[in-house]
Amino acid sequence: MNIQLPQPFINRMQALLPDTFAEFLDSYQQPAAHGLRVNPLKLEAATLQRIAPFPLEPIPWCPTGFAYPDGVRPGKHPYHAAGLYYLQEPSAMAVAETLAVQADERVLDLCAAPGGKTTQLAGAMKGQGLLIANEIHPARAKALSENIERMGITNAIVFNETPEHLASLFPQFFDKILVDAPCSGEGMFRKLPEAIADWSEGKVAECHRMQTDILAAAAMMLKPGGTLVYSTCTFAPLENEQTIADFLADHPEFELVPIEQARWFSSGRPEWATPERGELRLTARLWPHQLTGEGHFIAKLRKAEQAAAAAGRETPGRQKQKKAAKQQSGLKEAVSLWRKFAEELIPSLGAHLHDDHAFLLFGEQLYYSPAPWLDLSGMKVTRPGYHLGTWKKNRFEPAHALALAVPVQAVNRTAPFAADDPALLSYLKGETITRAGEDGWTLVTVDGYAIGWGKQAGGQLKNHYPKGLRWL
Ligand SMILES: C[S@@+](CC[C@H](N)C(=O)[O-])C[C@H]1O[C@@H](n2cnc3c(N)ncnc32)[C@H](O)[C@@H]1O
Repeated sequence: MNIQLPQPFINRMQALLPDTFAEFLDSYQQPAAHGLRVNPLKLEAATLQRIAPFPLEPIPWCPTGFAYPDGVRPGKHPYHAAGLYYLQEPSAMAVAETLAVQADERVLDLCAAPGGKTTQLAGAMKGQGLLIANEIHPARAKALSENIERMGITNAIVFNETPEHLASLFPQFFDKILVDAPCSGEGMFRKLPEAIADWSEGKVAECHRMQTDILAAAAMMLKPGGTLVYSTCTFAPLENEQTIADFLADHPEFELVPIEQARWFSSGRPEWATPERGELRLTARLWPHQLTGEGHFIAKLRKAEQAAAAAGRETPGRQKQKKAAKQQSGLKEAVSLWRKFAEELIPSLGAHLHDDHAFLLFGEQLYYSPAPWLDLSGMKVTRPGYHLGTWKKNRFEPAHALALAVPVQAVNRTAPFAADDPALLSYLKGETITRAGEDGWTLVTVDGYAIGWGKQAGGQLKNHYPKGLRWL
């Protein structure tokens, strides 16, 4: 590989790593590490290992993570379109593992797009609790939302907000928060050489300032006793140990705590930032010359149980005030069409989504909220919950998100294909399939896993695979 690293970066790394600089530099001659993470909402890791037509090597620090060899393209397999896995380089998998979320918690992923860590957190939460995924850039928030959809996640709300605005609305609200911060990206130079052109020492300093502000917002939103994980994919001490040292100085109610997976990683380096803060050794550094993965930094922090309320009074969150007197126009009709649709095709899901207050209509789109009590007014919402479908005046069209999240065995009409069936490829290309079957909405599956909708009529399966996802 011919990667032209910036000279000031080389000089700094040589000074930081006097004993291992040669190995570090040599890692840029190796291909970047490739990985995928199995989606536990859909299948077990051992099952994917058995059915995947490519070799998978377990990643020791992530039970759902696997490395795959250079030259293999799992992103081009129908299993990817079915959300059976998410492509993610192995070091990045350590971050959400460190947060160790539980099923019934309130979790915030503050810098979430495109969703690598959000989808991992969602897998651990098993569809329960509340997962809020936020992304400041609108186009990236849309990509995040699409990945949440592909992975069949039903308990997430996606916001397109600034951390500061979120902090003003959610004081002491979350049990766990992830700040996978914007950074100078030095750890990704091997995987994304185009990031090199964007790099400068000035950018490192600018990212440090941004990280400090984002962490301050996160601190306000965490409950006393809650856990905050901070991560970057850069080597610069200013963005890693120093950002954490500054945060601890400004937030004495926080302390660093050990990272359970630390035995696989190197420890942080207080001497590169604030030597008196020996506890910075509890942070983790992932080096490309020491493991199968790119460069990363992780810090795990706990907020004291008796932490004073940073923003005044403790609130249970943006509780809806009195129910608006005027019903959202059309909502009643949309819900009744959904119920009719579900009763015929997916009766158990129809019965399961029984909370009348959880249905939300955004334009023509019907959603089921994982937090019906949450007031979303005045917020930039990209995705308010589980997308059920489109209300079309007198009929209901199921959403792609519904296809990817519904348990296949709960659906009364399916069109099953094997991964290597040419008809499946035609479906993914958006073509109509000739096949016999009962008329009506039909769930298309690949080897038993849902991949999208079709509508059967007169010996034909009309294609409803989303236009933007079709294979060319
Ligand atoms: C390292 S990336 C997140 C990657 C993501 N967690 C994942 O695993 O797929 C950092 C994200 O922070 C966002 N960001 C940039 N500036 C920000 C700011 N001032 N506040 C919050 N997020 C910001 C970027 O748009 C980017 O999507």
